[in-house]
Amino acid sequence: MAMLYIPRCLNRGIRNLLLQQRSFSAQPIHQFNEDDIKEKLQQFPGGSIDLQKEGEIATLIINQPERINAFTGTMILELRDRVEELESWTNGKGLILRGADNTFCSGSDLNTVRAISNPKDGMTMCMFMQNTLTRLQRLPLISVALVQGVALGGGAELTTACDFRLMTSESEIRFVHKLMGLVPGWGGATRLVQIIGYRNALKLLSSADRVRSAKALRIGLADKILPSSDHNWCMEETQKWLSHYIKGSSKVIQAIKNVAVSGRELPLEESLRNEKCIFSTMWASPDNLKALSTVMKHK
Ligand SMILES: CCC(=O)SCCNC(=O)CCNC(=O)[C@H](O)C(C)(C)COP(=O)(O)OP(=O)(O)OC[C@H]1O[C@@H](n2cnc3c(N)ncnc32)[C@H](O)[C@@H]1OP(=O)(O)O
Repeated sequence: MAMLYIPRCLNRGIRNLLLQQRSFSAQPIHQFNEDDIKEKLQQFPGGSIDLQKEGEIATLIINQPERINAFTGTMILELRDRVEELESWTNGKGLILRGADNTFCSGSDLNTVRAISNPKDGMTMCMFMQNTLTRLQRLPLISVALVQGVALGGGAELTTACDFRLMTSESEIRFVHKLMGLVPGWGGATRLVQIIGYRNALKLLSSADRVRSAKALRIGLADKILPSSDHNWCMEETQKWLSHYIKGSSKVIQAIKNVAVSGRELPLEESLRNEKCIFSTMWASPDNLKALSTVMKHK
């Protein structure tokens, strides 16, 4: 919703409504002064979060292969910067989140975890990351996590911030938090319940079992299994899979994502009002008029 298209021609009332709606999406879940935790995280460097844009699909790469793409302090900060960059990408339609070197992510970097292992830093890091991942999840792009290798702990949580998950036949997602005396803190438990329901989520969190691709598909955590683990092939297949859902103009695709996010996040009446606002930006829009001018048969 951060990039909702708001035409200038709308009357002031509707425009204001839409602007309010936009600020809802950019609004952080946790309002706090982020300066202290940013300064702290800066002290734990290593790896990077890379953003590549190719046409209408962007790829975010979690990049620290020597530690199985574990998330350092500076990677947490870079992820926020990349998400902000994507929020202002007006022509985008799709996003792929993947790890470098044929694996996804082994979670928080344990060196960083040990260094901020006190209640205050833990809490502010948790709020910072929840704010970032909520903004990632709300991006008006259809997003898919390409899970190769392992997605452990925080890595498993990251996969849930995408709309969809594709796994290879050899990959696994595992919520290992319990084994570390923890629960997810990046919003992963909340999102997991939304994706696979309460009972399945409780089983995965309380067992810390590995979820291989066949099981993930069965319980609705994964949307497709890719039979080969060859990286180039997996990327091509992921792009092909995504392209089915992002056919059409970026304004239409972004509006579709926005109404779906609204339905997931807002109470019924608020969501219906939001849907009405978004609808009003699309009705009689150039895309709508162009479609109406053609002879249509949806056979
Ligand atoms: C709740 C928040 C969290 O996410 S806490 C972090 C949860 N994650 C973990 O505990 C992961 C622990 N690591 C492992 O289980 C294994 O390293 C996994 C990921 C399965 C990979 O095994 P394997 O393919 O055999 O590689 P390896 O163990 O030799 O690892 C290569 C080097 O990478 C390192 N590494 C791995 N994960 C992390 C991590 N999360 N933080 C920091 N370093 C990590 C390993 O220690 C190893 O380093 P080194 O080559 O021995 O120096």
